Amino acid sequence: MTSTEHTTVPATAFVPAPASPYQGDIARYWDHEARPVNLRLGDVDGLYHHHYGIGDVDHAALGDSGDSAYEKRLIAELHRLESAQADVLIDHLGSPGSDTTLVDAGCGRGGSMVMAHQRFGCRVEGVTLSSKQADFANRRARELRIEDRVRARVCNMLDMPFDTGQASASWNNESSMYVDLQDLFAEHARILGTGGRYVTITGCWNPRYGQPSKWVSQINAHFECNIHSRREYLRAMADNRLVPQSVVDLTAATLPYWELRATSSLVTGIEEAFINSYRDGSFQYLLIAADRV
Ligand SMILES: C[S@@+](CC[C@H](N)C(=O)[O-])C[C@H]1O[C@@H](n2cnc3c(N)ncnc32)[C@H](O)[C@@H]1O
Ligand SMILES: CC(C)=CCC/C(C)=C/COP(=O)(O)OP(=O)(O)O
Ligand SMILES: [Mg+2]
Repeated sequence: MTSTEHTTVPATAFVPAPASPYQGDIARYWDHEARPVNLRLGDVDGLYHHHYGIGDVDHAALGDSGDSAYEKRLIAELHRLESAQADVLIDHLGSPGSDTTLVDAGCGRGGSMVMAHQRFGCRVEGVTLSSKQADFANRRARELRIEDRVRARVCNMLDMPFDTGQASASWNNESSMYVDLQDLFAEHARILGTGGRYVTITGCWNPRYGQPSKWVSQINAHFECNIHSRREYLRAMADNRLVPQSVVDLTAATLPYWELRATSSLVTGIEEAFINSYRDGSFQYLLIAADRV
């Protein structure tokens, strides 16, 4: 084994105590999560996501809702849109070389990590509060024979086990609504070298609406999270040496995913809150790519 390869010590052999009672709640939430809308989509090609989709629905591929294989095609289409979302995030990571390390903060079951490794050939380190998720992600990495390059660990993204300046790029894909943004961006700024790239895709409430709408409050209650405003993101980045290079409003691009998902048998009950809050302007789906200066 070279010094750049990961060790074979099981990533979840030592699970640290949660940093707060809230983080304990979130760890338990994701340890027990097994919604078909996530597992059946991941089963399509082995990339398991816990984020939402973007892009237009391919109605030709979806076909007629009357035939018996429609549900299978619907699941494949929702999954394609979720992977398209991760592709757009990865597009904004720059061009990291194969000898660099990328960090996925709040990595879930690891779908985005695998995609980033497949794109760049680089090492990808993920952190999650959930030992079940880390075990799942590491099992997938072993099945793909990339366990020496892609690894998930159980730890707090506000206190990551990486050296100062170790990461060439880092990201949060729908995981920043579980933490204080000042603390989060201070930690990303620490692990990123100068010139490094940070990317987030997130749902945020729109300051132009005034305050979080009832739909945003419903999403918070559903996931036990705390959605921040767009203003908080930009302010906390500015305070922590992260300078936005692109801010992309993906709200219109995510609505077709939600409208399609709302027609499926895999609905979870949260679809109406997303659709209504995106439509009434109180909530936005945003990508922010920033340079670490
Ligand atoms: C909605 S999932 C997103 C998963 C993944 N980014 C994806 O796109 O599939 C949220 C993730 O954030 C993680 N998370 C929340 N708070 C965290 C914290 N303080 N430290 C590390 N991970 C955290 C959860 O464990 C979970 O894996
Ligand atoms: C955009 C916002 C506010 C996201 C909140 C974080 C979150 C729970 C994302 C999706 O996870 P999931 O894929 O497990 O959820 P679901 O089961 O609804 O697909
Ligand atoms: Mg999902």
